[in-house]
Amino acid sequence: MMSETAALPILDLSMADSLHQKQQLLGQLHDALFNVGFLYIKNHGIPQEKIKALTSLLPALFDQTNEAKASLSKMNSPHFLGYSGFAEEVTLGQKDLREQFDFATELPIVYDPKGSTSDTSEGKDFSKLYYRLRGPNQWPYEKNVPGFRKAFLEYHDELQALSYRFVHLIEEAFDIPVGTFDAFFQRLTSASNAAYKHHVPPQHRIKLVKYPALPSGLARENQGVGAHKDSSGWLTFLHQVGEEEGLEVLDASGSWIRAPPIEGTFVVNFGNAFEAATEGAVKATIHRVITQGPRLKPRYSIPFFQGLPLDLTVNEVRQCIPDHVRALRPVSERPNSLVSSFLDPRWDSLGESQLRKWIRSHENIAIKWYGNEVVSYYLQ
Ligand SMILES: O=C(O)CCC(=O)C(=O)O
Ligand SMILES: [Fe+2]
Repeated sequence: MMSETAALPILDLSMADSLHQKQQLLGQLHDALFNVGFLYIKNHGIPQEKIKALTSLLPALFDQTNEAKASLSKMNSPHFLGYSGFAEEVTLGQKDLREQFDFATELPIVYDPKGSTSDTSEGKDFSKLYYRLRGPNQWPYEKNVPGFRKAFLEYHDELQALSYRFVHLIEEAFDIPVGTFDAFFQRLTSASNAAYKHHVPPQHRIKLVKYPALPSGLARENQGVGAHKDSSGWLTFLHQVGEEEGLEVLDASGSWIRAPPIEGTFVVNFGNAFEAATEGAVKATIHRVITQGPRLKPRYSIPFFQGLPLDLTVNEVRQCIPDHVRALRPVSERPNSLVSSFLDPRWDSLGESQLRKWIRSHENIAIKWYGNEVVSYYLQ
């Protein structure tokens, strides 16, 4: 059932600049965190030119020849970075009618596929399998999509900064010291906890997604991406490019609410790890994309998944979240509705739950890079 009346909150981040308005903003954020789990932000401070510089290249990125796109296939990447063709991915047993490029914070290779570890510069033991998830992007040839790499890197840096700023507002809305979570992101400020210094820095992931135009004859609803919770990070910042609709959010009463593109905004939602850390007080809200014809133009979107260190454990995260935050979980909440792979005692760290997720969604790539034994272990 579709609810037409419910609207998602739109928070004006410029209110953070005025002492008086900031309290109001934090009140709205508190409500959005604990009662809605999905929101828009506006006046976020990212220059429109920086956003446009990337979005204007999306048609050229996807219009590369099939051969050029295939040469960037995710199959080449133990980090599951690269291109997935139309309807190659499956959610809820059904094909997602979209194609996408997965990019991430650009990193050097931190492991040697032959088994030994190639980079211990961060003083870490990279023998843990999940460190193989970290690694470099597959960039299109500059001549195919001129300016792409620069535009992407600038967009990445802007989104990273926004995401860190937003986490500070969440800390204020939680009434915990600003900077409490900084150490997760290797931002060691005075308020952050030195005990977390040993973590490797996170790698944020950014997907560039295209849902195709649908010919006018095809008016029935199709699955752009099936109903899911985000599992790749702490927070998600989604840019819906253009005016094409499709995103829907499941509200507490079980109705799907439309989340149309709103000029100048990002949609913000919370990942599984955030839900697990707060023991369900803040929900990783379920959402999907319906791709409904007739639609003359394709729909593009760019989700930014704020990464966390792969060696972070759920217990370490929980220690940063005070009881008064967890206590805001609705009393009616059934305990088994909180099960997430990050809470499963078999997977001690975020890296393991991430590896499991990638193996389950891309079995063929996983077999190539991790082997049958590892794949069978994580599929059980
Ligand atoms: O395309 C969208 O608007 C949302 C995509 C999404 O939810 C995802 O990729 O996790
Ligand atoms: Fe999502």
